[in-house]
Amino acid sequence: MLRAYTKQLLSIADPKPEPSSRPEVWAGGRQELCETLQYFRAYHGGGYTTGGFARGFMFDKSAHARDFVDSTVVIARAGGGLVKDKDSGERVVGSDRTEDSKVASLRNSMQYFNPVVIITGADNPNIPSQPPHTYCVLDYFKPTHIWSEKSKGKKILRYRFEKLDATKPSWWAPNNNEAQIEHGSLDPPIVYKCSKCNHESQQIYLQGWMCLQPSCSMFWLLAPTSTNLDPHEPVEADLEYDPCFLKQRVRWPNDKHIYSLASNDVELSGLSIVGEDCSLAYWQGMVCPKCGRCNSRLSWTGWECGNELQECNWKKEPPHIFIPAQSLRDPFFPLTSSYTLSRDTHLPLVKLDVSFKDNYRINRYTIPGIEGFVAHLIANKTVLEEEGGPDRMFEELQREDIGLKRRGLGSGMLKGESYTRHFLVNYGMPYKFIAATASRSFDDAARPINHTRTRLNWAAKFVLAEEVVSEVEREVEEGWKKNEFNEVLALGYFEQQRINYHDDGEYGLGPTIATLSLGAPGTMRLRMKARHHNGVSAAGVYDDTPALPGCAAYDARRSAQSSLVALKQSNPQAYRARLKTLPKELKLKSGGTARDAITLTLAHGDIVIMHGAEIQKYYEHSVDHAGKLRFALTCRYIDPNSLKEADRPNYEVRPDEGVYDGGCLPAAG
Ligand SMILES: O=C(O)CCC(=O)C(=O)O
Repeated sequence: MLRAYTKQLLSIADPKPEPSSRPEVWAGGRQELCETLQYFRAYHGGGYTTGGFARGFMFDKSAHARDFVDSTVVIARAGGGLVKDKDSGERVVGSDRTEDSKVASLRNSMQYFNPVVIITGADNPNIPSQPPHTYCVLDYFKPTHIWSEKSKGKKILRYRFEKLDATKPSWWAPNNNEAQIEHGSLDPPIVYKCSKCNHESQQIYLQGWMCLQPSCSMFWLLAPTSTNLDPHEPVEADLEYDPCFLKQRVRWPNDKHIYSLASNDVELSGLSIVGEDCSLAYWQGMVCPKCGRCNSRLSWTGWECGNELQECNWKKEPPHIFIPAQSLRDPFFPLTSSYTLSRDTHLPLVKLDVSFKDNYRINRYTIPGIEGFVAHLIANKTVLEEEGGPDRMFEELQREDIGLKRRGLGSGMLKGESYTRHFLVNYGMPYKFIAATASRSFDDAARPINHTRTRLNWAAKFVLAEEVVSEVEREVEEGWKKNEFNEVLALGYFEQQRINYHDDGEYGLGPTIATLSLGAPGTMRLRMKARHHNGVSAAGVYDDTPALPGCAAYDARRSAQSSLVALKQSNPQAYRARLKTLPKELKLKSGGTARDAITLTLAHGDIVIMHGAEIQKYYEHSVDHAGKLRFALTCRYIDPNSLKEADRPNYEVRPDEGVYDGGCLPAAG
């Protein structure tokens, strides 16, 4: 009878039946899941541990043949260690699995009676009903057993989990559920002590008891039988769980305690704590109280349920606690009307020129081998406090909704939609991935947007003219008019939001890009792109662009360059073959990244100007910040002729009519 029962449990109907009810919490994609649930923040892999404790497990497509799920018990193989089998292409266990920190974390959770949450993916072959969403949360489970076994000759680790409150109905039980053996109703499992190693363990399979100590000589061996007179390994395909092992009840003191599955229900303290609503917890996702969907915070103004099927119309918009510009002042870096001290650093290879003009300290960096420059204009107190200037702009941006949203990146490596980490909105000429329909006209933009454009047009001319002698300053002025900034991309960052390394070198962009920083100080890092630094692409092909000072194997790559150029002309086929052999010859490694060449501290009111296409081609930059709220307003010139018809805006992008002259402020000193 028991044998028939385990057979029934292990045979999963195809197609699977409907579940008996709906999951309390679910997600349509991995990012939304991980941003919302504190107990599962692993973007890759199936286990989430933090602080030495296992918190959550996700079981999806890749399952072991003996994995098992019913309404109260889950048995799974410990993750990791899989490799692609050369013949079958299947993912198989590569080498013996031993206990590691992840297993130790699960042992900790067992010892401290910390339940873990189990989540199923829609493709989990063992779940007995068809999950209705990409990811569905099962419930809190007690990890009860950790043991070793063998699978196709390799040692693996396996876990048994039991539902914390087995009396609560399980939504994933199939709606056609036949009578099940009640949890905890069978005899206790059989326990034996190994005659070799003295370790006691339960019998897991009906085929017989086996020692499960991987170091014991009797490990994974069945006792002799009348047909097989020696201890012998079981036939894996025949193994069936012993229901007394499966359906046993392991008691915990907190068995019936209620832990919430819908985490992160943040509420403001009501104490007007500056920055509270911009803190990390406030841009994590939220579970819709109506349908259980995990929703990332996609809008600057708050959360909204994205469940289109159910039209929940659920929204939560916390009030913003205003951050006065005065609170941005750093008492350890006092600002005055004198020129501000610098906190930038750079590698010795980079050339620095410092000048002081119109209340700005100007740190201008040039990189050998790269045409162009990066200029950091560091503002003083006079600039920050000027009428309508950075202080006022920062405050206005908090009072007006300028339409900041996190942008969808399409599905890449992760299941479901992925989103930028920061909020953004585009004004003027549509930029890059921002569709014309999502871009906004300058005509009805908030004052800080139009003022940024005017201010940065002034700053760019000011810095470009600084390079040339005064007679030709007028030429800069006239030349600039033709290609003045026609776009403002506003980025908004809450606590711990950032923009990763990227370049701004898309087709159709002018060579000058300027950014005004407002709010918490940011850190901008510039480094050579890995491909140019390493001299080899991730796929192992030689990078045939000229080697730049500071790159790996600079001299060797320079020597190789002239013969490579000649070969490209004379024999393109041999040239392509050479691109594959050169990396090995020059001992180039494709892994690793270049060191940051320039690191800028972008304080409130500072401006960065990057000039020259080569900076974008060979270098990349990232920006993060350590505060609660920061804005970056970046201006570019986008050639309207570079846009496809469908990408052109349905409004006119008028010339910048603003007048701003930073030279009119009282002189520094
Ligand atoms: O946050 C910043 O200061 C930089 C923004 C940036 O890199 C960009 O808009 O491309």
